[in-house]
Amino acid sequence: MALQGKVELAAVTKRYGATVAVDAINLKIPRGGYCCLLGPSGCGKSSTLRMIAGHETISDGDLILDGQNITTLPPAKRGTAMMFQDYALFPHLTCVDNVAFSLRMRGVSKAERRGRAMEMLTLVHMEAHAQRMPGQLSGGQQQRIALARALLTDPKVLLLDEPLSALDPFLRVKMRAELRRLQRELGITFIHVTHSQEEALALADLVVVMEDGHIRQAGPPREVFTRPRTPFVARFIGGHNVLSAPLEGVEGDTAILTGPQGGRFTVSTAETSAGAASGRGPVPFAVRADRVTLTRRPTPAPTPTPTPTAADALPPGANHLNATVAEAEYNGQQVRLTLRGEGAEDFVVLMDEAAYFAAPAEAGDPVVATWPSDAAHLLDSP
Ligand SMILES: Nc1ncnc2c1ncn2[C@@H]1O[C@H](COP(=O)(O)OP(=O)(O)OP(=O)(O)O)[C@@H](O)[C@H]1O
Repeated sequence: MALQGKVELAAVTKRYGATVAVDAINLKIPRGGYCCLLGPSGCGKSSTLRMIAGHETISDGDLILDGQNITTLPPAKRGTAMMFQDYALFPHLTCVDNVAFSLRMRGVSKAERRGRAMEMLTLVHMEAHAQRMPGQLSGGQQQRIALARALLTDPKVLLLDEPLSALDPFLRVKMRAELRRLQRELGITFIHVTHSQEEALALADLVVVMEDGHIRQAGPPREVFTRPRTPFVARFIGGHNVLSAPLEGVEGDTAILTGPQGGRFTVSTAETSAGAASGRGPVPFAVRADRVTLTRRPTPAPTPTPTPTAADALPPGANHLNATVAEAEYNGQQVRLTLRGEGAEDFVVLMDEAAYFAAPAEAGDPVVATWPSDAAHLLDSP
């Protein structure tokens, strides 16, 4: 099976009057890949998808599919197909007729239409429901019909706008696996818009994080998760705390920053961009929430005599933050603790649930958070 659907966006811009929704973005999506456009509401991901589909004109720039410039082609001539968020099925047509609809418009004979539509229904495991009306199907089943309908046109690229958002959480995870299976089986490119980082990490070969009409980072999911490049990406992709501190210098592949109360932070510079360690003023860095260890700090005695704290017992130069537990939230596999500390509001620590319950910390407890240098990396300034 030959892979199809190499998509290139060259300085693609979308303007709605004075609003720049997408600002000269460049992106290359490999053939037969699964790409997720990820970002908060209003960042321009749907506009990007609609421009690729041809449902929205491109204000500036070029769109290339498998070497052909398709910037001004009408949607049906592009080799793309779109599956809409609300599925947009015709309620008065049976499933098989819904799927076959586009062929009817093209004057294909009834027998051939039915044959092709049944093939597509089989692909999405819905052949047994061919004669039902959409109203007689569950949300997940309606989605499969919408998928079959989009795939019938034999696209090189399937575009999916928030395809899982209408489903309940259990079905969402199931359909997610189904989308991935279909994409692999068909060998075509899928471009999927989502605001869920979990969905993007689970599905994509290429995660594209957008903010304010710009692409902030594009890469394989593990790279984007373990090495977010900017404070925005680190916060949006999750699992990290973003701190900032003045840079004192770099020794080998470790940056040294000034911490609170005469302390220091040591931060790995491995795999970070050259620009990250060259900034003036406070330099942002990310700390992995699941690599932080907590130690209980004794409550200060009500006497003027300084009480030794757990921080005093730390090896010199160890990364640490004195803080107070604000919240502890149990989520099954882990406990998510939110700390308030000097220079770190809402510092999140993810603890394995067994480790947490071995010595549970509660709201109001004074703690010291520590982490190794390789659990932190420098970020580019926003
Ligand atoms: N038809 C339109 N006319 C004017 N402005 C628009 C139009 N469509 C989108 N916008 C604006 O363009 C920006 C990007 O919108 P877009 O729908 O692409 O974002 P999004 O990331 O898909 O958001 P969401 O997740 O909420 O769908 C927003 O500021 C939005 O208000």
